[in-house]
Amino acid sequence: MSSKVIIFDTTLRDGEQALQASLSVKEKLQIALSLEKCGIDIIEVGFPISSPGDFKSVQTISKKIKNSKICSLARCVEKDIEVAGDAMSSSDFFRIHIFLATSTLHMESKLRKNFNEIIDMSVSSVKKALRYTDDVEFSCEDASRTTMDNLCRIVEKLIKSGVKTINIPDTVGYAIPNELSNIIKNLFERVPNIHKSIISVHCHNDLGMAVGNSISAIQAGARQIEGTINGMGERAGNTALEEIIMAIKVREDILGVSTNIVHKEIYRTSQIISQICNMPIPANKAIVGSNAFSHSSGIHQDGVLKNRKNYEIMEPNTIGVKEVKLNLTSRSGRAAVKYYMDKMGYKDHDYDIDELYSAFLKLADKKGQVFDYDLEALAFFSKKQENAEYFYLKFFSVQSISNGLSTASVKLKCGKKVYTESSTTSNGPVDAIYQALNKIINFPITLQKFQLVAKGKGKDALGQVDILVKYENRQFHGIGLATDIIESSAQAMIDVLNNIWKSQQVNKKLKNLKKY
Ligand SMILES: CC(=O)SCCNC(=O)CCNC(=O)[C@H](O)C(C)(C)COP(=O)(O)OP(=O)(O)OC[C@H]1O[C@@H](n2cnc3c(N)ncnc32)[C@H](O)[C@@H]1OP(=O)(O)O
Ligand SMILES: CC(C)C(=O)C(=O)O
Repeated sequence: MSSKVIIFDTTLRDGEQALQASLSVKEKLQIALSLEKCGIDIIEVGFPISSPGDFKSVQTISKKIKNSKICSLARCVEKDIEVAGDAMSSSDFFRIHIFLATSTLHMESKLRKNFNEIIDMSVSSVKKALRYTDDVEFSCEDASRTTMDNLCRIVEKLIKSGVKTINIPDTVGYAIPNELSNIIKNLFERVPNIHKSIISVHCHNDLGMAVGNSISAIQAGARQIEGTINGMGERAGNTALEEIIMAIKVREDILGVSTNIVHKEIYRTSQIISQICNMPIPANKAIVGSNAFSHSSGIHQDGVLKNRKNYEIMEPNTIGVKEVKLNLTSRSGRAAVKYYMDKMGYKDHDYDIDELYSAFLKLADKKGQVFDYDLEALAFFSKKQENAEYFYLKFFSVQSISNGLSTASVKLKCGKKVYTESSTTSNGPVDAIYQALNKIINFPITLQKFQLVAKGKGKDALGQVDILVKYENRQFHGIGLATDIIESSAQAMIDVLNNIWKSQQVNKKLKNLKKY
């Protein structure tokens, strides 16, 4: 049996089924290109019979993707198969994926057919699909609720009729790991021609077991795993491919298999898909969540700083994440505080760690998350200086007009002086206000993240803007909260500017002190 597991991505088909609005051709192509770059073996790009738009996107993607195999879904309906074959005809090698339910429940109450009719429909559909390609996959929909006798019978017939990949879907996420691996083992034991095809699984996450079930299927002999990036998909979603791929890599000792994936592309691909599909990734999501490689508690942070392996089972840069984050909260210890002070270039004799730590704890209890520049302010400013804000937005006005141009005017208090500036841009009102502010301050900053969330519901909701800005190789955060989202955006930038300013004052102060 091969030690390679084929990774079959259905983000553009099963994943897209779960979106509130379907994706455009351009968006689908962008996703397909990033999946190809990530080394996905087979990309299921759509269900072309479902709409002219889906047909067009399958057609467009088929022309562009060269290094992954393209696949499209079809029911056991002649027109579906014909349209799938036509949509992919410009691709050099493609797969048609046919499905039909085999469980008694689906046969009787959905398809209204008996099992013999299901076999006949399946076999004749495979023959039709083979006119377009020699690569036909067949899914026995709801396989995990199908009787073992029926499953073995239909699988044998399908392989005999030329199906290269037999997919065993846990369509409603009902199976538990041992059960699914027994189904696969039974197929290997009872279907005489089973070795002529690849066994695949396609698991849903209704009971949160999609990844566990897929892994148990690999252990029983499955060599194709179907899923989606970030686990998108019908209801609770599909098997999250990034989790399967990393489980295969990290636990190669037990699983003894590998994939063709370019691991360094995983994080980027996940981000692109999350953004295009407007499906935010939960912070604690395995592999790609923003907390997946961050450590928050003092004992873990101390352990990681001594040896990363103490609390990390994989290196973040394996999936393309650049940095491990140590969150500074009131659960952090001295080791993390010292780590950030070292990182900013301060020596142990520059500050008193016990004094700084106790000030840090008070701030962390008040503020929640503390950043490196907060530590600087705590270590080197007096209480009065620490709380003083240098920049203050006295006034702003923004005008956006239908030709796409936005103009912003600001009045900014900088220390004791007040300056006025304005700016016009086609990038929207927030950019206009940021440009006007920076005309006054002239800091070489780059906006790295802009996030707007509604706090509360309805018309009384406040808009909270969180931004992350790069300034001279350091990152500065800013938060703004107001009912007017333009004002909260401006306040977030003022917060950043004050944080940068404080950091500059610390540096000046240190330079001026004789002992330095
Ligand atoms: C488990 C899965 O994820 S399967 C994929 C699910 N994805 C989708 O359904 C998204 C795309 N679907 C669509 O665009 C539409 O449902 C279409 C174009 C496929 C069909 O639209 P309609 O012809 O209007 O049928 P509708 O969706 O109402 O009902 C589905 C029909 O397909 C039949 N059907 C379901 N599965 C199959 C199958 N594998 N083979 C043959 N017929 C099937 C159903 O029995 C039903 O037939 P009926 O109307 O004679 O009872
Ligand atoms: C078409 C099949 C593979 C499917 O999506 C399912 O059973 O969930």
